[in-house]
Amino acid sequence: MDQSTLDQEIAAEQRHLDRVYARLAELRRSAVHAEREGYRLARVGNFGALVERDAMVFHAAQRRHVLDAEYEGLVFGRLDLRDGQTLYVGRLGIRDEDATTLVVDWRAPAAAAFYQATPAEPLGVVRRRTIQSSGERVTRIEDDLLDPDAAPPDMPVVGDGALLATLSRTTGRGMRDIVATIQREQDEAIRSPGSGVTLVSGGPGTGKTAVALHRAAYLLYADRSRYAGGGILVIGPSSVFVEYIASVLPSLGEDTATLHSLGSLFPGVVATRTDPPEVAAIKGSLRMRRVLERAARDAVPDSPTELRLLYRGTLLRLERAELDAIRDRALPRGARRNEVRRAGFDGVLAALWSQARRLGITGLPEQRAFEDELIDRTDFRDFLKAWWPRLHPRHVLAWLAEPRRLRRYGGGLLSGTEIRLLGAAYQGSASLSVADVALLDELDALLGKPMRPARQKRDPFQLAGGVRELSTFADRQRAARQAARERPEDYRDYAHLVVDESQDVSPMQWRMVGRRGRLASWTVVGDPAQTAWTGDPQELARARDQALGRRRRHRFTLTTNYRNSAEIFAVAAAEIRRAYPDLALPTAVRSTGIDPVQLVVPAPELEATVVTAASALLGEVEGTVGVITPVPRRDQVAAWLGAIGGERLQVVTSLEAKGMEYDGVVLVAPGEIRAEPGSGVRTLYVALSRATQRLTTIDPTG
Ligand SMILES: Nc1ncnc2c1ncn2[C@@H]1O[C@H](COP(=O)(O)OP(=O)(O)OP(=O)(O)O)[C@@H](O)[C@H]1O
Repeated sequence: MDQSTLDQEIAAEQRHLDRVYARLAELRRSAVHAEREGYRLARVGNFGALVERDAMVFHAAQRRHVLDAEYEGLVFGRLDLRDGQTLYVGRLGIRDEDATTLVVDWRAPAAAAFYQATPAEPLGVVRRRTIQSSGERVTRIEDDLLDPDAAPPDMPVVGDGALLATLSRTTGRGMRDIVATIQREQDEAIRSPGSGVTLVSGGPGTGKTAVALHRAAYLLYADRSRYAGGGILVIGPSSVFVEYIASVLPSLGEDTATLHSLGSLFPGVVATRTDPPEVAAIKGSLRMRRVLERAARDAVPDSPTELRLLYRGTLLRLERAELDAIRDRALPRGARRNEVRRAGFDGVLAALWSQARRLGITGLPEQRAFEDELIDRTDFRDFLKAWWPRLHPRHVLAWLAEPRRLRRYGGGLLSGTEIRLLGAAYQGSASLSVADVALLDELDALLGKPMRPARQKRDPFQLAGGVRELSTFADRQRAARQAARERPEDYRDYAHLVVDESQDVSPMQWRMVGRRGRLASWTVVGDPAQTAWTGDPQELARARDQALGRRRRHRFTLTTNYRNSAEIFAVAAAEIRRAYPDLALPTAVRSTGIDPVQLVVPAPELEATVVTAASALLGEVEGTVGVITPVPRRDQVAAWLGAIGGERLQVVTSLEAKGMEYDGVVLVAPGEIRAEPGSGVRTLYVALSRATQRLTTIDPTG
């Protein structure tokens, strides 16, 4: 194609973009006006006006936020259809004043063909055009001619494919924006039905995380009231998500999607420390459920072992065995300790009453008065509080650090070695690990909530004077919004759960996640070949099935690796193939002609070689460099590198590298990662598949 045709084509797209941005500015002005108008209404002061104001200001502000957030790259696609129509696809749907569609939202059914049409199945699309822009200026266009027979003879076709052009660009700290280049197999998973369970599997770099997040955005678009009202919980490596959402999917705002890592699902706790795989396997095993059940029924450390009470000159006594029997009676199997405290207290009072009667205390009042008298006494109340305190899951988990208790709880469930390993893990560190968070959640379910005086529930639809009214759209929106804002910290009734890196969710973690998705539909994405789980794989499958329940499953497999150059993925593939010769692997689509560098150096030269390699990569790639190390080496390697590279360089362990992506990677001591018991090869496969452009591996010898 000659330059003048290209210029003409770009100029034509520019005219459309000008129209779109002019309309956007108008919409923004009217949103700002509506917001102001809303505040003016507030001054009228009556209740109806306030409700109206609230709804108006909220909508206008939300609209303005969306318009601002989606400004960059607003229009990214154009379809020329067989019937002569032209359709523009973008981040938002925009209509002109006369209701002509200027842009179709990428999530709308009409936009599906943009992602799904292929030359074999053009779906009515003659030419698909990807438009790149910077601010309001068109910078580049790329075409795919999908149905040459239907194309008018003068239809220009520009460029050689948008996908490869996008993939060759360097990455910043966040993930790449894929909305303009979502591929057909990805789009099918994104638009899978909202109900049931959508399972997406695929090897490294196939876009699983990108698909999971775009699916959340799609569901919100498809049925906003259902998903925004109930909320979407997204679980995965949180740092990746936060950066991704900030830069790529701003429409997944705070009110609609809640982001958590497995270490932050329990209220008030944010754990980031990972246990060694052999400890994580014990903490993640379903056998821990029984271990914790025993702990949750056990006596509190240092609690009184007997009760002595002087009552009208007579000593009343309850011995340890008697107190234990009262606790056992008040706490039948399945009862929650914090919720049946009252029954325990009643048991103590009843035992004291029958003792007082047996002893024939003179002047003994009626049973009720006797009990009231005791309850009024501070020493008696102090005893009850110490004997059966309200327990927080953290208290009970800490008991596992006591060797004698742990042996008692774990006896017959865990092996001697496992008890020693677990004990050492709890004695060795006071901070909670990621795996501990699921144990806290289990304990929370076992202990129950402390009884509190019943409080009246707030009804979001209750208007002034107790009238239950739900009439206007504004009311409904207001109620849903309020419900979202008022979601308690341990909210569990999500409408949808998205689980990324699901291969690393342990059985105990599936129980924790499942508690939050009882009413939900699910999207679960993962790659079994990347799992760090070294425990029983069948137990893992069982726990997952239990969490997902009997809902219908929709399965999708992604087959193209968009991250790694073909040369880099060849090294990763060879590694995993040694352990799993029959594994289906994705195809890497992009070749750079640059092979990874694989160095073997004498141990004393490791430091200098790592520093040199990292500095070299910083010069060779524009974006980020990740230095990936075996877990025990991280701090040492970080010290070697000091401030080299600043923000552009990150030192992470092989476990922390999950889900991450860098332009260049220096992998330190891959042999040590491979040798880790249980999951070594799989962890190494993860580490080898993080780089987009350059990979240097450095193995020390001796
Ligand atoms: N259709 C696409 N167009 C452009 N880039 C894409 C596309 N799909 C995925 N990518 C890019 O490929 C990279 C890998 O995507 P992502 O991290 O979602 O893969 P993943 O399957 O979750 O990988 P892993 O299992 O290795 O963590 C990202 O940079 C992503 O932006």
